[in-house]
Amino acid sequence: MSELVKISKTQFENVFQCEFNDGTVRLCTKNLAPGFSVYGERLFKVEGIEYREWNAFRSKLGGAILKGLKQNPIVKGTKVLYLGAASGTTPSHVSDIVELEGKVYGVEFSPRVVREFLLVAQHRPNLFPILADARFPQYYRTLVEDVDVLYVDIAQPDETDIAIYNAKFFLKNGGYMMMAIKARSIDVTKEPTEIYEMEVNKLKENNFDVIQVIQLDPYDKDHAMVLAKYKGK
Ligand SMILES: C[S@@+](CC[C@H](N)C(=O)[O-])C[C@H]1O[C@@H](n2cnc3c(N)ncnc32)[C@H](O)[C@@H]1O
Repeated sequence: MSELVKISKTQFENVFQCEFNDGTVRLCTKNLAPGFSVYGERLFKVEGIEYREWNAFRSKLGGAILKGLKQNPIVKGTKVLYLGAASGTTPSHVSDIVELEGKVYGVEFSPRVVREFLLVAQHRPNLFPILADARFPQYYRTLVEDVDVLYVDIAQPDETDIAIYNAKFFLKNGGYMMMAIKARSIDVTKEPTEIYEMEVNKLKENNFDVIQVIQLDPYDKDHAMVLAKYKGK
């Protein structure tokens, strides 16, 4: 069993690096819900503070950070609308990062998966699960305030259109979008890089400045994370 030997800050607020005695290095976040592991990740205490290992093979945001994300718009106090929350793996780390000063509204349309997400949110007062289809933001309009960051990971062929539509409802002018693109969900016949370019162009045509496109291999094959800034409605 490996033991934690060192914990250090990264360039990003509330994102840490932990080193184990077997030489492995992982990302981690401070656990907002001490004692609770969300997806079987390791928990460890250092000077009275509990940290959670952040597995980049299970979380595209973790993968993007390890693959050279230049800027993380998710910090303490950030309000995030998260489309495709699933059972809460990445949302739980986002909840750790924004702390109690921030909020994470997690939209997920699969009732089975939402049941698991509800268990995660039970111990996290800043995490708000919403059972809804992200194609219809008008149904959750009254539940969600304007947000600083729109995080999108729904693996749908029309994901970019859905993201842009949600931005019009909820994303503040000057806010950021992080969108994970799964090339094979969009077109299996095209090269992933061609698909990333197509989706990035749609964002540019809809008032986004694209800051960075990060290919997530080996953490997620044929996926990319796009970081973009919204110039307004
Ligand atoms: C790749 S998984 C998300 C994983 C999650 N973001 C994480 O890192 O922990 C994609 C999720 O999006 C959900 N989804 C797909 N289309 C959706 C839609 N139109 N509205 C809401 N959720 C959707 C799926 O049910 C699935 O749980």
